[in-house]
Amino acid sequence: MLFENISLIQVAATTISIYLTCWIIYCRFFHPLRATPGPFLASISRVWIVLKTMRGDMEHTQRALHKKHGFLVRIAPNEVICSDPEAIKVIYSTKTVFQKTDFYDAWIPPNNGYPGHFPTRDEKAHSERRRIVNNVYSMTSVLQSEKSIDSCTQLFCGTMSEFSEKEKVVDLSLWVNFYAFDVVGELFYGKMFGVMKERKDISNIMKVLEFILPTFTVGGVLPSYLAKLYIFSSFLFSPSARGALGAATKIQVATETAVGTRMKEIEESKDDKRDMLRKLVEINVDRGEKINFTLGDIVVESQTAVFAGADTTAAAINSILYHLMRNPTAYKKLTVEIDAAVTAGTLSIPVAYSEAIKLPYLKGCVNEGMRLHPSVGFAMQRVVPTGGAIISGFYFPEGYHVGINPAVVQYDKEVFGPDAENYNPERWIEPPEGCDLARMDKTMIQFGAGSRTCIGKNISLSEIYKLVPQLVRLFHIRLADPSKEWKTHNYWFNKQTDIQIYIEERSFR
Ligand code: HEM
Repeated sequence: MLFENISLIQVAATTISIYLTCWIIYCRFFHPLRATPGPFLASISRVWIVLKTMRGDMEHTQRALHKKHGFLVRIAPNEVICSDPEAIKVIYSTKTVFQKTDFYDAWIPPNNGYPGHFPTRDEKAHSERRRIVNNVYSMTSVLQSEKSIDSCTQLFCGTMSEFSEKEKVVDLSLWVNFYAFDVVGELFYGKMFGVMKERKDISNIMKVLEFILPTFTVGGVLPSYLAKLYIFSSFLFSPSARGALGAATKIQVATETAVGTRMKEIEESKDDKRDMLRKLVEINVDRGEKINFTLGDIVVESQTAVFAGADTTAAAINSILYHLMRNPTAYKKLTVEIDAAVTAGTLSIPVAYSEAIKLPYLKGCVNEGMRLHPSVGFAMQRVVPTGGAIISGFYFPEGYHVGINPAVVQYDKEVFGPDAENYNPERWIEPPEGCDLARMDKTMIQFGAGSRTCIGKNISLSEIYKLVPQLVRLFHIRLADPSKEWKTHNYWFNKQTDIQIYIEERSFR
């Protein structure tokens, strides 16, 4: 009789309550990560990480958490972030490899072949594939395309020259983004996309990323059973998704066309451009069948460059220039160094990469820009391998997730000095007391670490070391309103907007 009065809803509610209570008790008192401190909500549910990710300022959240709790912080029931510089060599070891987590599944494109180096979790497939193309991305190979990058730098500086005459406020963040996109076009598509020339985001290439980054980043931190649903419904219901989808289709067509055209030109011996596309096509022509490197794989390679290589490089250049504008003494010192090199005949215009990297103060400014604002502002999560691992003095059983955020570890005071939170290019010339350069270098993980280090690092470095000194040599830039800070949007890539500047041509020329 008693049970007749209990409705199905009451039974369900009671069962759920008992389940949740047991789950909370388990997470807090019996879970292998129970001793790791962190926000209460994070220890019992992924709601915390999803909400924080949506805000787009994860680097601030994680820095504050580490300040409060120390090297290890629990950010989800099965997930920990670490800020211990010594843990870099453990988590991103090339010997005992910690695989990427399911966060990366959200980034898998809807094709049936190899999804690209970035989201692939299978280490064996990844290392086989990377071995095929690694040489194409070596510095020697990238520098064979130096003239192609120069053509973009010249166009960029030419446009800045025009702006300086008009005394117009310039959106530096937008223009640096244009530059980085056009370089990818030059190297992987055989010609610039034309965003600098047209002075707008033609074909909405940049819009695609504006939509994709938050969608995939939030999708990536959702429980895996919800991720696909979330991404699918975002594409279905968001008005900006339709524009992005259209643009993504155009990029797909543009990539296939570029690859096809280049194949034809090579066959007809009409092509002598030694860019990245050419080298990828050559691999296909020479041994594609033997190693199963198809035209589809070249398309994936070029598309990855669009998605992974433009915003990241732009974020690095923006940070380097923004910090210079905010620190006039450093800006002046860099100008003096660059002017002296030009006078001595050791720096040409267009700037050669091999000349630029010999300038110590420039190197300090580049490193500081990327240290304080790494382009990837999220922890790069990995799965603890079979047998578990000791990380920062604590044992982690296999299967749990752990990772380091470059935007946290690169602020470590023990490694970079007590003023690690401040901009100080000198630290790269004369390290603060108790710090050493080799350790500082090892802790700079803005390009990742271990077997999954950024494949495009040399492309970006050559863009940075060519554009920054050329701009400083030819122009003086200053913030239009120094009281206004840039805006940042951290959805995996930590992009900046609203860097409004005045630009003046320097008079010595
Ligand atoms: C300043 C510019 C750049 C920065 C700061 C940067 C940063 C990174 C970081 C931190 C990773 C590691 C991600 C992880 O472990 O989860 C990575 C991986 C990757 N990056 Fe970059 N990147 C830059 C430019 C580029 C460029 C220009 C390209 C392509 C042309 C590129 C393509 C890739 C790819 C394919 C991966 C995955 C590598 C793998 O797993 O084998 N990146 N990048």
